[in-house]
Amino acid sequence: MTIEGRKITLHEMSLRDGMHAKRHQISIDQMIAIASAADEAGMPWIEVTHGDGLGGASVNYGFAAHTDVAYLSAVVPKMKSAKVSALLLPGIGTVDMLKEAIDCGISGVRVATHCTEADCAEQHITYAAKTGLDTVGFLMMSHRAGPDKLVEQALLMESYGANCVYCTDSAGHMLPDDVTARISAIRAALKPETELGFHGHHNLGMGIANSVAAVAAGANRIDGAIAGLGAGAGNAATELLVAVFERMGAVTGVDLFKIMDVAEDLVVPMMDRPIRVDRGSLVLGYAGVYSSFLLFAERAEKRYGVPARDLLLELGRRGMVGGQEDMIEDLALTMSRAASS
Ligand SMILES: C[C@H](O)CC(=O)C(=O)O
Ligand SMILES: [Mn+2]
Repeated sequence: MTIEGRKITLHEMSLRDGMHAKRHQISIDQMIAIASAADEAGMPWIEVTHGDGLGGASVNYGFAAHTDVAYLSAVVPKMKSAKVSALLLPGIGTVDMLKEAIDCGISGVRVATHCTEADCAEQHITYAAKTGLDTVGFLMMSHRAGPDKLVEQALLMESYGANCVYCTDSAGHMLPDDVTARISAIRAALKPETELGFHGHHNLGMGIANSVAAVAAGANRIDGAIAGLGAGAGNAATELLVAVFERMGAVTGVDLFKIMDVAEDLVVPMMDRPIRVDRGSLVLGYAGVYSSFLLFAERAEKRYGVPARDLLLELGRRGMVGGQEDMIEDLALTMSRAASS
């Protein structure tokens, strides 16, 4: 596999996907410090929002320490060259919230839907593309759709105006061959000028290998999180991506030593727990469960005495998708009643 000479655009996730791992409690000062250090290291894109995107702060997903507008308006003016994006899940975030984020100075939006529901994104993608934002369609839980279905959904997003489409391994369930099959099929179907991205989670320890497979199959945008700070076992660690891509002769433009210092000096010290493949996050990857369900399942275990592993396995069996967080508590109640009857 050769990716020598390829130009890769990295997108930093610790201040958005990392919000899940921090229960959305990252402070404004931490946001500014990490974003500024990543900017200084040459990171081209940084995402800043509630873990579930604009408007995510709610009973269902958890309230954040600050509003999306407060985070964005604090971070964007501090950036020297990095561009800031917001995540938006139609149904959680609205076009009005996107307008507010545009007023805060975002340069891009990533409109995320379940991998078979791209049609829910039409209004948001069309609006974003018209305003001139970098507009990305983000197909979550992509392991749940085969290459043909994903191609169909990616083409829909492209037809609405997305200039880039992502294959998103939300559950960290994919193996490199799964990534290769999906990315190469989408690459062959999209217009040559439409960019293609991959967002990996490390639940099966495949975050870096999958990102490399994605580039080899035709992706040019790759998500990473500094020190892996993201949901579940975290995202592919940005500093590892930078080192591995550099070793393979691909170009990210990010300074390896600077970004590894950000990981060690700023991000690791603010972790609530080590971001690693532990029993819970391994089950996410194994069973193909949405990574941000981990903390919900652990809380339900404490409250109802049903092991998080059993809950996650059952959530996988039932094919639960993002947005069904409230069903985790419901399931725990059902399972604890069944166990005591
Ligand atoms: C809302 C999710 O956290 C988006 C994401 O990062 C994923 O699906 O993975
Ligand atoms: Mn993610």
